[in-house]
Amino acid sequence: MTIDTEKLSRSFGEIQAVKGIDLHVERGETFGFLGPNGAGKSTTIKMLCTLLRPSSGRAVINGFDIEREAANVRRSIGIVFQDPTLDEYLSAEQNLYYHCMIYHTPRNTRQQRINDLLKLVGLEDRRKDPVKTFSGGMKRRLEVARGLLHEPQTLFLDEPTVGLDPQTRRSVWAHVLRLRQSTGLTIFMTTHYMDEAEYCDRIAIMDHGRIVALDTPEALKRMVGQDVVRLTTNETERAVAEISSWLNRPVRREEESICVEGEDGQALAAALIRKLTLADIEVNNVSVQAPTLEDVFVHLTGRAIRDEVAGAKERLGARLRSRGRLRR
Ligand SMILES: Nc1ncnc2c1ncn2[C@@H]1O[C@H](COP(=O)(O)OP(=O)(O)OP(=O)(O)O)[C@@H](O)[C@H]1O
Repeated sequence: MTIDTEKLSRSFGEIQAVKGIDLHVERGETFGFLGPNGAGKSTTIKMLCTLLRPSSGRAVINGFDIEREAANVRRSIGIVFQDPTLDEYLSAEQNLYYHCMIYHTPRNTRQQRINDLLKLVGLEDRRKDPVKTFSGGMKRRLEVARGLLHEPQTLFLDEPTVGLDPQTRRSVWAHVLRLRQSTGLTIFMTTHYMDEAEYCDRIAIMDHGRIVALDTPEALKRMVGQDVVRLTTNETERAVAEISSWLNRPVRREEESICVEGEDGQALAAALIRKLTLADIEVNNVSVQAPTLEDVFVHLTGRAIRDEVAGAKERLGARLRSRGRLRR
């Protein structure tokens, strides 16, 4: 087990941010942590990374207790958080070198490790360039490389791609997935993007400090509903009658489309086409729509994740602005 928590809790005065959560993440898993703003995700991840003490409960990361063995926990994990923390005036390579010194990476393996990681995140050609000349996605990839320099067993990513455009997000993810494949790393991440959550082996959805659902993306989607097959034919009335009598239940119509719900949309669509063709009814158009993780999120939290994305971007913008002010 890589992450094991028991009734992990944290309060800030009157506010109970995390209310006794139990999490068990296996080695090599990519585990997603979703939830509306203020659900308690950052508080949880900070406790797991030993940046914040729990009020009660316990957590063991890579075999080390977060309170009693915090230094060992830190050595065994890599962290990529929302706030960019690279030195803009140093080159990519210098940033990594600096991190090696902090973590006392053995001198004789430093250069090799830096080379390997720059290659892994596709930045070997830009190694000598100052980070301030990098795009947002390149910076985030460099942060991922830096988080892996000391060969952690678990990588924590807190909204690793917030504020990046969709193409850059895909590129960051392509590198993270390659890395997972080549190293067997455990990845624990928070995200507001549902397409990213789809990459996860399992997902926990948190709301008001509690875990309200935990399962594979597929199982979560099945929980909220069935697939919907929509089709149009050259003879709608007769098709409706045929399908209703075959299924022995009325079918729904949406304008010219006939809608049929079922567990396995692909198989249902194939069966419907067969049935209608046998009855000499021509099928013009078929689509299968599976429930999305967005549906799951709304079902469980009563809020759309799209609002959360906007909120997350705003927060990042505000943080960057306040960092700028501090520098000046
Ligand atoms: N340092 C703090 N002091 C007081 N309250 C805090 C502190 N940090 C978090 N909280 C409160 O704890 C609750 C959970 O916050 P947290 O940042 O963990 O949520 P989150 O799920 O990460 O939200 P977001 O998606 O907005 O980042 C919120 O009500 C927040 O206001």
